[in-house]
Amino acid sequence: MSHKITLTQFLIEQQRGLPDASGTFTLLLNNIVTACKKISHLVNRGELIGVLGSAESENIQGEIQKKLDIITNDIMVNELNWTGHLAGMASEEIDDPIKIPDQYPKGKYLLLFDPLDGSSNIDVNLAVGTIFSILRCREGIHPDVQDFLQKGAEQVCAGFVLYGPSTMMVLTTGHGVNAFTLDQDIGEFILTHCNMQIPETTSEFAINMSNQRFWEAPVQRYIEDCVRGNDGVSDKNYNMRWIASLVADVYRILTRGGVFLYPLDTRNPSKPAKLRLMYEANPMGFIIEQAGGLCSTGRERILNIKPDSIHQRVPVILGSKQEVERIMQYHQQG
Ligand SMILES: O=P(O)(O)OC[C@H]1O[C@](O)(COP(=O)(O)O)[C@@H](O)[C@@H]1O
Ligand SMILES: [Mg+2]
Ligand SMILES: [Mg+2]
Repeated sequence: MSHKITLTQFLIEQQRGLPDASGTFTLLLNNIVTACKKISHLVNRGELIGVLGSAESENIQGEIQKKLDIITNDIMVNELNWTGHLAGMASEEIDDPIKIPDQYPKGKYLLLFDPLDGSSNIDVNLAVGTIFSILRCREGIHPDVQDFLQKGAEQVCAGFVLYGPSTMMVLTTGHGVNAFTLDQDIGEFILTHCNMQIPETTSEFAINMSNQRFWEAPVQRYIEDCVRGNDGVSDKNYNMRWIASLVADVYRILTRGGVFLYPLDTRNPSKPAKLRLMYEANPMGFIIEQAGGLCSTGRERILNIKPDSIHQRVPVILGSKQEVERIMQYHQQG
């Protein structure tokens, strides 16, 4: 009989391998897990408790917020600001870094998060998620924006929770990627997917085709290859998927391979890219690379980008190695 390993047991085992570990990191992750369990419960109950629909307010992204964008943001903040493990937080839904109230102790980590990813899907009962990234910070200080602007390669940990048919947490601390399924009966995340690996090749691409006329030539060329399949330069036919929830598209790629593109486009020159570096592209980049895939802007490795602002946007091309490499070649060829 194979034993069910809980996420907590898994983290403590990992911690045992680090002689200098103080346990703070494991406790911090457990607080994040508690917050996501609360979010899972809310998302699952939806209209039963009146949390669907628009909040009629606008965030710094210029997007009209959903009620659940705000509710999930507050759950993350209230579950984590008192714990003593964090020096500061930053959220997609809040303009500036979130200060830890003076009455609470300050810790040595920074948490950046997208409390509700795929929010355009929440009212139509499709998969959504929470994405988070953990960085180190000077201890016992009120960090300023500069303290957050670290390259993705500096991340200590990255993860996301997918609120789909089952609730799953995908996690990396730089030692591979593991996924845990929430056992609703006992309220525990159970290790169900060990050391996830992305196949190097794929015949499945994901992109929002409605933006095609606004893409750059290298992306036009690659998608043309996919659409034409073996009538074109490819030796195979491709299938297409687009869930419009980054968490769900990435989980599919972790499970069966694929390539995801949210490239630069000319729709709105002031916003040439859609996805945010600090709490979408960097955590997903860390996870994808740890699972043997690649994550690029088309021109450079996402984890090498020196951020210049908390809500900075970047083009994102990630997934199966050989496909991302071909797209990068097309960018080099111009
Ligand atoms: O609506 P579009 O243009 O297809 O964009 C979908 C993308 O936007 C996002 O929903 C943006 O994330 P948020 O929902 O957190 O703002 C991604 O999850 C998804 O990949
Ligand atoms: Mg998002
Ligand atoms: Mg969001």
